[in-house]
Amino acid sequence: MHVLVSVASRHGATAEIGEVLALELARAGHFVDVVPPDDVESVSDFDAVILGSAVYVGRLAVALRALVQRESGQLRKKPVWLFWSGPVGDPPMPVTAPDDVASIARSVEARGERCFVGRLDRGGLNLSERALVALTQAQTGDFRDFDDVRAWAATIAAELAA
Ligand SMILES: Cc1cc2nc3c(=O)[nH]c(=O)nc-3n(C[C@H](O)[C@H](O)[C@H](O)COP(=O)(O)O)c2cc1C
Repeated sequence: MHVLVSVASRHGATAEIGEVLALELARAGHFVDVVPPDDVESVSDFDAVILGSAVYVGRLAVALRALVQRESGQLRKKPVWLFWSGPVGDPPMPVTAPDDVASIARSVEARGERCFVGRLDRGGLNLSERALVALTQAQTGDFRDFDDVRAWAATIAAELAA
């Protein structure tokens, strides 16, 4: 199958999760394109789509939401999975899903949704991001669990094969 992986990421951590998903699906025998949401003109040529986004201030990225708005009609006709990555720390915080996850999952009739723990590297942040993080108790570090990511990719590959 021809699979699109489209991930909105500011500082690269969520994009790397998308790359691992893409690699695992390619290993399972699929043809996978990784294209950032702003560069997706149409999803009509794909058989399945994985959408992902980093979370900033309780929301998924504008670019991901815009892609869903542009292509919701086509997306609804295909198997779509949605993930987000934001909570950081051990235990990961915050525990609640971003406000817009439910509406996006509904508008694309997502087959599955998943939250992955992210990475917070203060050194890579701009001034306003640093100021925002300073207001929270967020722990810095890379909390991503790539075994978890690969396991989710395996469930998607199994569903596509079925
Ligand atoms: C300014 C700022 C605000 C954030 N707000 C949230 C948030 O509201 N909820 C959340 O779960 N994670 C939040 N995060 C954590 C990021 O989503 C996390 O660091 C993610 O892994 C970054 O992904 P990226 O490198 O792909 O941009 C925030 C991070 C920063 C720097």
